[in-house]
Amino acid sequence: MEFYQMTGFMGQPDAVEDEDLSTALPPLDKATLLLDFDGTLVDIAERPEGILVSDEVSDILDRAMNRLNGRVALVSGRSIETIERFLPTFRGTLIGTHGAEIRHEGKHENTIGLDHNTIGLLTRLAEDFAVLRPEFLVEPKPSGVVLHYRQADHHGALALRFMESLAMAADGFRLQPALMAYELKPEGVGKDIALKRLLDLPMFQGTIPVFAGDDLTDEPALELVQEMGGTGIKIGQAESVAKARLHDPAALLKILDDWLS
Ligand SMILES: O=P(O)(O)OC[C@H]1O[C@H](O[C@H]2O[C@H](CO)[C@@H](O)[C@H](O)[C@H]2O)[C@H](O)[C@@H](O)[C@@H]1O
Repeated sequence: MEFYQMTGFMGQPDAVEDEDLSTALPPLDKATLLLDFDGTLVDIAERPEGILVSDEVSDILDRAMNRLNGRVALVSGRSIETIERFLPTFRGTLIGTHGAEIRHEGKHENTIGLDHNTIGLLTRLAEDFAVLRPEFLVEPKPSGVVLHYRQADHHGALALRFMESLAMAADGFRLQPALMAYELKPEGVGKDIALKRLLDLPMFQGTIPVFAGDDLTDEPALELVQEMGGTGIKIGQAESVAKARLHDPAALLKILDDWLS
């Protein structure tokens, strides 16, 4: 793995914001809208619980659901329970914990069998570590655990080393670098894998996917939608396979507002 992939912070100084993107998006009657959450629909905050979800986000999602006949999915690293807490009125599809769980047409299920013993052990070990080093923040998830180092950005290497050693000791789990965080998640879980399965459902077949995401975990999904003839939109300045780019969540909301009007 390259260093920039571990950190997620390699910039792309000549990245250009694509203000005309709304006219390049597929017609509404043929499109499926797929959206990452943190850093894409909402600005990054100091802590996972600190994000602000504006009414504009809920309004855009409601309009997208109407205009696209329900073909709207949020595709997040967060658990479905957490997304539901932040967006209680959203009725579209939710893909949570990077694809380990899905809520589709109101039915919630895990997409893989979860090894609860190992998840519990990894979570306890991460929590014990954070007792000794309280500048790190532990976020338990249904399928694994995250160690955040946003409050200890000069100790990213320590977070990496600790989580890497846990990953090496845990069969069936792998290390997922994220924005100022390292996550342990089950092998075989990924947003692209979950999206392939979703887009194969009858209501999405033959539609043109549009996916927007900001994080390393979004890159395989951006690649997938582009291979399918759809539009991949990178939010922010980090290096990406995406052919379109927007500066921040506000720019994405504006483009979506224009497209859906
Ligand atoms: O796939 P996403 O919906 O983008 O979720 C990715 C992770 O987002 C959250 O962590 C990130 O955002 C936090 C709030 O802005 C920030 O404090 C943190 O540094 C970021 O890594 C969330 O906590 C994770 O569970 C998600 O996997």
